[in-house]
Amino acid sequence: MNKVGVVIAAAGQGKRMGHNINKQFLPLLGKPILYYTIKAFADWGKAAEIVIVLNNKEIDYFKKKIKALFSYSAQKNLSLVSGGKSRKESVYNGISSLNDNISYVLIHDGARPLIKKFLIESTYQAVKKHKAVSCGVKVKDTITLVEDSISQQTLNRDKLRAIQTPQAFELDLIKKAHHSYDKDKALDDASLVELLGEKVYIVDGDYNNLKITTAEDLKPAEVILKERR
Ligand SMILES: Nc1ccn([C@@H]2O[C@H](COP(=O)(O)OP(=O)(O)OP(=O)(O)O)[C@@H](O)[C@H]2O)c(=O)n1
Ligand SMILES: C[C@](O)(CO)[C@H](O)COP(=O)(O)O
Repeated sequence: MNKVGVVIAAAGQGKRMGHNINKQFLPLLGKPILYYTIKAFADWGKAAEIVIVLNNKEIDYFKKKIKALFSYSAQKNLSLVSGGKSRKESVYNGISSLNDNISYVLIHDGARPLIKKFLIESTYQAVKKHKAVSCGVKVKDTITLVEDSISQQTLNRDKLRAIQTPQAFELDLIKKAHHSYDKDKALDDASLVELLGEKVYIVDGDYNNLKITTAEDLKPAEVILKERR
């Protein structure tokens, strides 16, 4: 059986949120952001292992405030790993910790709590066919390259996608991609696979799969969650 693991990158500092608590512990309708993210993958039910990558200093806080919200059987499936300075390092620590019997890994941002089961499932189904998968939505705005406040080129919107997570890979392939490129490069996992010269298949993402980055993202996220109740 091809087993699937999940790595949730949650070891960032949430600097752009500008809050004294790390953004992933901020509440949405009374529960921490990261709780919703983990719950989506736990409820999906197909992951043999869910690895949560955390800042070392936040592991105890996580155990008290988030892990404790899950049932005993769900907790057994979760493992915790320390993160690194960059997202890439954190993901690397996560994928390296997965059991040898895992064939595929889904990598997701802890800061995307609105992920729905259909997108987890479509990413998973696609990776079994395509080996490397990312998801993205068509951009709605016109995108222009700017230098020194001067527009240089307006890009063809039809070919652009705003990339989200989950991104899914054969475990061996994503490990190879991480080993091949400099640890500090600020690239997502799919871009590392592209750099190897491998194709990354893009599935349709979800406009509601917001990444909670700045304070303005909290209200729309609560509105979306409320609608789902
Ligand atoms: N060293 C890092 C940096 C980021 N992340 C994770 O990668 C995801 C996407 O990153 P982003 O939204 O940029 O989060 P932060 O890095 O926390 O935000 P900021 O850049 O504002 O500090 C987040 O879930 C974040 O926790 C991580 O695991 N390890
Ligand atoms: C991977 C990602 O979610 C794709 O949109 C995003 O790149 C992660 O956030 P960061 O700000 O680039 O770390």
